[in-house]
Amino acid sequence: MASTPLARPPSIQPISQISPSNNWKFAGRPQSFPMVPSRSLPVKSSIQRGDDSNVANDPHTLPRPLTSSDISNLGSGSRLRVAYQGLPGAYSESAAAKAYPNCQAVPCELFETAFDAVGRWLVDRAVLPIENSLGGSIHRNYDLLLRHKLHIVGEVVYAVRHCLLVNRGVKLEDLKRVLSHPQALAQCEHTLTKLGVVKEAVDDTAGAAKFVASNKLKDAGAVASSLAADIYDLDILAQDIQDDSDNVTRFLMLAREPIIPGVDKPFKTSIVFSLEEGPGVLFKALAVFAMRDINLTKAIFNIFSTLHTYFY
Ligand SMILES: O=C(O)C(=O)C[C@]1(C(=O)O)C=C[C@@H](O)C=C1
Repeated sequence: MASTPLARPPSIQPISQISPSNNWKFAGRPQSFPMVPSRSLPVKSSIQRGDDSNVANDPHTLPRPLTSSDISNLGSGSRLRVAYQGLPGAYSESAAAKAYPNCQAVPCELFETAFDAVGRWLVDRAVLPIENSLGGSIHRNYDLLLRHKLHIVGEVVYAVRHCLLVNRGVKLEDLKRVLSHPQALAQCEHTLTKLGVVKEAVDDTAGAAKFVASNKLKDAGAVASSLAADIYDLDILAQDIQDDSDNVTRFLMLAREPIIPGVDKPFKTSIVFSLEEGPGVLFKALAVFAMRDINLTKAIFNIFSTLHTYFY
């Protein structure tokens, strides 16, 4: 499946972890601002526009009222900011572009940072991986869904086609190790085992490519996208090295506000609940859906002291 071309403004910096102090509550005038001596403050607030004496000297510098065309231009011109985990060239970036064509994709260091970035209004949406056809569920994101108050507003399935990237001149027989995201390494398990290389896990596939390139490694390669090869100026030694040609990752689209489902088309719903341990509790929970002819596409069970269950 071809990926949508990405619009990449050069100025976008990855969001690293958002510290608790970096919140958006304004707790008064920052001390670094020049303070106005109190005696120079006007007696009346200049916001009281009914009184001529309060109008600023130059009326042309006053803000002009918003017009309806300002608002319609805003709608078409402003780009949705979409957080993803990883560096430019990560599959998640391409998935964000597929989910929201023309969006401004914002790289985040961690999954958690992407959740936080939406929650704190730094971005509008997040697009995060939830499962892969070969590697299975991405449990960290299931946990984060429970901890954060974001809503699943859609999903996108992205065909992941891995390449083996190396610095110019490096050959297959030179490779001693291969770096990538653990999911990507798992998706290329057979190929990498056949090559007899050591597999090293890093935060994301594009990060692996960047590391190999910036350290000019001659004995190491990266499993990453062809887009990452372009961005970090690496050679593609092998293409489509995933163990299954139908390797797809499902990504969730997350937002602060839910989409209220209509009755015009089918909607997929996610439910998470926990059950007290006991004989037949899972059978009874599943019966609730079976009796109403509700189709379940996936169920995940975590059995700890209580039973934690995810359904789609
Ligand atoms: O490392 C990347 O490029 C990612 O986008 C992450 C990720 C994942 O977390 O599963 C996304 C898609 C692929 O399955 C491999 C890695």
